[in-house]
Amino acid sequence: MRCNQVVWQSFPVNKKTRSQLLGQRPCVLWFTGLSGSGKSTIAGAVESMLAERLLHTYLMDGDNVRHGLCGDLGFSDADRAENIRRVGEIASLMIDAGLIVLTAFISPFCSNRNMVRARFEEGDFIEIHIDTPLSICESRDSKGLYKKARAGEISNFTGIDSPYEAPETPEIHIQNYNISVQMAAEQVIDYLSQNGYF
Ligand SMILES: Nc1ncnc2c1ncn2[C@@H]1O[C@H](COP(=O)(O)OS(=O)(=O)O)[C@@H](OP(=O)(O)O)[C@H]1O
Ligand SMILES: Nc1ncnc2c1ncn2[C@@H]1O[C@H](COP(=O)(O)OP(=O)(O)O)[C@@H](O)[C@H]1O
Repeated sequence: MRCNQVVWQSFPVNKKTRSQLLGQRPCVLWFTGLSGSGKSTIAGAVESMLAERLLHTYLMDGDNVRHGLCGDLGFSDADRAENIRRVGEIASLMIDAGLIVLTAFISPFCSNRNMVRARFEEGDFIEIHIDTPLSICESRDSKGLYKKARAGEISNFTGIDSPYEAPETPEIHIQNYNISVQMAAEQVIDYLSQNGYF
């Protein structure tokens, strides 16, 4: 049951202090796209590039978070909404800690992503659409899940029998086919550099 008798506590050390100590501007890089679109691979490459610049980061990935924090959730629309809500809350805490947070979740519903966006200050939430045609994701099928979904062994699979709502105005739009992972990751670094994040 939700408790309403709770008052927000402020402390002398806050987001501004922590960011200054770390010498960086915190933000969340929210990667969204179909399974197999390249979210994890590109997020990992971006995190490496940020680490080379001595920036402090944390990468949260759907497959990993679903082993722990969200291990009780499946792939119904309601469970996906709860998954994204929890990840948004954790990302918000990490931003408060002064980190640059990278998240790699399908996050197929606009309403769920917009709810997370609304938790952040203007400019702190950067939506990155990894836009890869379903046919290419399916041909990659690195985990064999599309094959299982087509065979009816997995239900509610995004792009097959569960929807993916593409962002209309993401901050960054990456068409991740016929380009290298390095080129895709550089699009993110260029955006951050051109928009004064470092
Ligand atoms: N039914 C169904 N639909 C989509 N994906 C499935 C499903 N079942 C298992 N998987 C695996 O779970 C990964 C997606 O988890 P997410 O937490 O990112 O999904 S969501 O944001 O809550 O929609 C996804 O990882 P990625 O391929 O990295 O996207 C899959 O490996
Ligand atoms: N630009 C690219 N060119 C070629 N292969 C890619 C590219 N981006 C990702 N891949 C490959 O596609 C597969 C799926 O990528 P992954 O990052 O696991 O996707 P997601 O996290 O969206 O499910 C992996 O085998 C990865 O190496």
